[in-house]
Amino acid sequence: MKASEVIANLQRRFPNEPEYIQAVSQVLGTIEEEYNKHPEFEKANLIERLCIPDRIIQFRVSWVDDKGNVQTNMGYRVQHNNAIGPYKGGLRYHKSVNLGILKFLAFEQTFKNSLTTLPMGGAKGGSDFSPRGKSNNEVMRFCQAFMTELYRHMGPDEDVPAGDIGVGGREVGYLFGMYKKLTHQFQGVLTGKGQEFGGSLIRPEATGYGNVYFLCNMLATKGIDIKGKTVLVSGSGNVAQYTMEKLLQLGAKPVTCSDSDGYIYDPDGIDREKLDYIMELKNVERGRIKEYAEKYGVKYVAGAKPWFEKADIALPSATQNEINEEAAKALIANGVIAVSEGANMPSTPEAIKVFQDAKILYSPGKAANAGGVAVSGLEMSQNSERLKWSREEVDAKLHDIMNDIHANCVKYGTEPDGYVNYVKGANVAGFLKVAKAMMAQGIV
Ligand SMILES: NC(=O)C1=CN([C@@H]2O[C@H](COP(=O)(O)OP(=O)(O)OC[C@H]3O[C@@H](n4cnc5c(N)ncnc54)[C@H](O)[C@@H]3O)[C@@H](O)[C@H]2O)C=CC1
Ligand SMILES: O=C(O)CCC(=O)C(=O)O
Repeated sequence: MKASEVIANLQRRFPNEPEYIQAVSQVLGTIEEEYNKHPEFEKANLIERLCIPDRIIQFRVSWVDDKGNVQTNMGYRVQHNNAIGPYKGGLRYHKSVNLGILKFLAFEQTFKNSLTTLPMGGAKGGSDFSPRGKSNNEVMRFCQAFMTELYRHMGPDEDVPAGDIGVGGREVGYLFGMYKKLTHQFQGVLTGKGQEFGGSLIRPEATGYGNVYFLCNMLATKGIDIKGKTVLVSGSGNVAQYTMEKLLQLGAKPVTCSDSDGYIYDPDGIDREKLDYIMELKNVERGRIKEYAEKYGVKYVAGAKPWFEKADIALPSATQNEINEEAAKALIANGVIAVSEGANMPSTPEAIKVFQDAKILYSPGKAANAGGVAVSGLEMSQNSERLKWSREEVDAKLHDIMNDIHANCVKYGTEPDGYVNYVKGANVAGFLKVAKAMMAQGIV
């Protein structure tokens, strides 16, 4: 396999999907050497079968807003690969959603899920519907309309969606209710469910907690303690909130968070009380982060990202391509020692090069944020067993899984000079498991 030729070919076939091409390029560039050690892979054209999704479901969603107007949105599910388990991955509701973005996310999810050590294939879906500014009833009607199409393609052994940007506990509840109504089945068919109807303890916390556990593992390779470190966090949604919670528990100091309008910088640190305020603001009142700055009298920067502030660590937890080359250079110039990705693909290829050239600790989302889907996998196990595990049990399993992912990254990513290339480590480890499963299952 020649990575550049495969990428050029995909670019020709899918010219309007830059994020998908970006994600594929990142992976192919780092697995090429390993892949070429296995001539049987090439003979089976494994690479094209791994890059192109198994199936894409695309549909119109019609719903009625509070004023009685009929609205339409696009709905999608990209079932990327089910070689190691049922399709699994979140749903994103955001106005920017298009097929190329969901294809990148489903591709990444396949490698991420492989890294978790659990039996889950990769998928992603969603809609260009934005819950922002919508009433609860509008969100419910949209979720119900979305499910009237998607339910045919789901099942506990077929495809198990969950949340992502714009899809949290509220949306998962509405989606689950409609699935149940349509199928007459109470099944573990979505994860991130409410605690009262099959949700796993720690699932809401898992992505943020897992990222901080992974970060601690990276810091430990250098003998550094997280305690007392200042941290730049972006986003203020599910991942950012529980990232900040775990940072506080471990004695670190988050000083920023953001939303799509801008960021706040609180040099005294976002403490427990302030974090509770953010949770209420974002999860209940559905307000803007600017209101934090007004309440606590701190700096708010509209239309900007927090990467130019001084800190020790950066944990991007909002969205893709939120750290570009210029921001990466600023982080390095300001002395950042570690960047660990809570979001999916938040760093551009140029930014990643800056981090790796500077030899700082840098981990890609598919490794660092895998804790979320890992606990989704544990939710599936609990649903199958019809049991509920304790908080401590799930957290301990999450911890073990993040340790395993870190160990695999070190195993496959350590370079001759001792620097751990976590991108290569995650890609090679994730790839090998899926590749072996695909080889064993023939050309399908
Ligand atoms: N929820 C989960 O379990 C997992 C989420 N992720 C990734 O983490 C990231 C955040 O997801 P969640 O916290 O679940 O979503 P969320 O909807 O709870 O929060 C998203 C946050 O990002 C901000 N944001 C969204 N688009 C933005 C943009 N274009 N520019 C600046 N800020 C923007 C929003 O204002 C919000 O604060 C996403 O990249 C997602 O794919 C990754 C693994 C699991
Ligand atoms: O929990 C899940 O199934 C999916 C989480 C997710 O969307 C992700 O890992 O990016």
